[in-house]
Amino acid sequence: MTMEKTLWEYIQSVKDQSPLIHNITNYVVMNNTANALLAVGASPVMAHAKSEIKDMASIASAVLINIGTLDEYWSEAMLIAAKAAHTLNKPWVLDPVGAGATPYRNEILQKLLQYRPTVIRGNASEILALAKSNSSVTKGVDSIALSNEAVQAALDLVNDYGSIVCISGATDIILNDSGQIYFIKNGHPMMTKVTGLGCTASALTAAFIAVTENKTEATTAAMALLGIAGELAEKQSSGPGSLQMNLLDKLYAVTETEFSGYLKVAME
Ligand SMILES: Nc1ncnc2c1ncn2[C@@H]1O[C@H](COP(=O)(O)OP(=O)(O)O)[C@@H](O)[C@H]1O
Ligand SMILES: Cc1ncsc1CCOP(=O)(O)O
Ligand SMILES: [Mg+2]
Repeated sequence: MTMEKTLWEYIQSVKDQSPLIHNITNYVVMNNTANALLAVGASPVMAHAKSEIKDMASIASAVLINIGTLDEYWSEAMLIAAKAAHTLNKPWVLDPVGAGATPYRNEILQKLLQYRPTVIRGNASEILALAKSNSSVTKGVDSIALSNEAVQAALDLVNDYGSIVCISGATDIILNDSGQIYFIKNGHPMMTKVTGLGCTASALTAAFIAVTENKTEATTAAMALLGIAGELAEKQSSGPGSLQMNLLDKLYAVTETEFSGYLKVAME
């Protein structure tokens, strides 16, 4: 089967199976994230009360942990969720938002990594900071590095935690412990002017790894879908506000012809 066909089948699998995705994510993006998951056919639930975390994780098909607006209570909830996912052998995604910005973020991230995320998805600055655990290469939540500059850091994370690592940016780079590397050149620069599209990428990744055995291809499908939807949406948009709205519509309605025609993926 061609790569286009394989990735398109994953998109159909999410629609067919509508996996329940348990999100512990940040205040900024909760609404966008839930809407994006619904648009691709998944079923989102946002829950962070410590008393229900284990139960929610156990009924979900995948868990997303995004540290964007973490605090003392939420970080405990995240650690419970990561431990539950790890123990239950549930696929889970870590979005290390703002890694490297503060020592507190680094400390919580190092604890979360012990539960070996199935996928780590961050921008280049975040991946660099996560691997080095220092604060020299980041500016809040936005990247100041290119994704190819974080490849060695991503490989270190792959080796240390057995995770698949996705470095997002103008080129998304996905690496795994079999030595495979995927490069996706979809997306549009205007996407950096809408908050939470990296968070959306991570949530979609959780939905895709929930329904497939091949988690690397699933991550590639999720990232390609977001990039292509962004590219198509931008054509109809006059700025970030309409892009945000049109992107949701494209996530919902992208056709196989559009997907195959726009897909720019290469493998090493
Ligand atoms: N310069 C760019 N050109 C094209 N697409 C981009 C660019 N930057 C980001 N994107 C798109 O936005 C998605 C989110 O990535 P990114 O902005 O790196 O995440 P974050 O919001 O976490 O920093 C990428 O997967 C890609 O599709
Ligand atoms: C602005 C901001 N501040 C804390 S979380 C957050 C959202 C970050 O979203 P993304 O990483 O997808 O750009
Ligand atoms: Mg981000």
